[in-house]
Amino acid sequence: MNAALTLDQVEYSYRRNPALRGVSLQLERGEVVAVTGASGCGKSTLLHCAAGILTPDAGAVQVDGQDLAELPEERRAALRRTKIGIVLQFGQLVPDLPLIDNVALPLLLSGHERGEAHVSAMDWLEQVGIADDADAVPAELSGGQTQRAAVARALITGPSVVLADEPTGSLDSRAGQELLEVLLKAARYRGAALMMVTHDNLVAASADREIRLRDGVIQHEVAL
Ligand SMILES: Nc1ncnc2c1ncn2[C@@H]1O[C@H](COP(=O)(O)OP(=O)(O)OP(=O)(O)O)[C@@H](O)[C@H]1O
Repeated sequence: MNAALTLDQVEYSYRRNPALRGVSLQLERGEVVAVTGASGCGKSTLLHCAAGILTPDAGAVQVDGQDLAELPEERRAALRRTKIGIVLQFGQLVPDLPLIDNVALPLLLSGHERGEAHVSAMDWLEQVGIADDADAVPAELSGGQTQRAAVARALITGPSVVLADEPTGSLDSRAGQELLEVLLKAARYRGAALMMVTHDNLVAASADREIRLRDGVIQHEVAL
């Protein structure tokens, strides 16, 4: 069986500045990997390449054995919508939509019926602890609440791969731990591969493996 996520010698430069200089890694279903390293070492760039937000200059990214670069744009968009759940650091919610619609969006875009999408979105809002805010728009919420909503939206399609950039960054330690549990459950019980970029040692310690980047390459990899 294919790995859930494979990066093969991925390189990426911003103009002439190399941010990734040949990174290879594989995540199996149910596996949790923490990506760590000093600020600017390329963690977010790696996550964005894995998500198909950035297209690598060289190398390949495969999700469930499908090479993102080889898919026509429409199929790549569909694969990103259904198989990849992304939690970015900032600005990923649609400002004018109530939380329930923000969370339901991936299902609505995939053609699910509205009532069914809302039931599922409500269930996820409960799991991340913000069901009471279902009708609020993002501007009415704290950074921590929007982060929880982003996690709910990332998980609603039951993705094969979940990519999270500092998922607990705006939360206090207890709320962060609770949100981390929701993400870990997606991996442990639903079989998603989970890759988290983090500066938080407790988040890193919850992973099966830590990949430490330095200057755009893997400095070392530790099984935890
Ligand atoms: N949009 C951009 N334009 C130009 N250079 C960028 C851009 N984004 C990142 N970089 C540069 O690429 C390198 C890697 O950045 P990246 O954001 O991937 O690092 P990081 O490890 O995630 O950092 P942090 O922990 O601070 O979020 C850095 O040198 C950064 O300055």
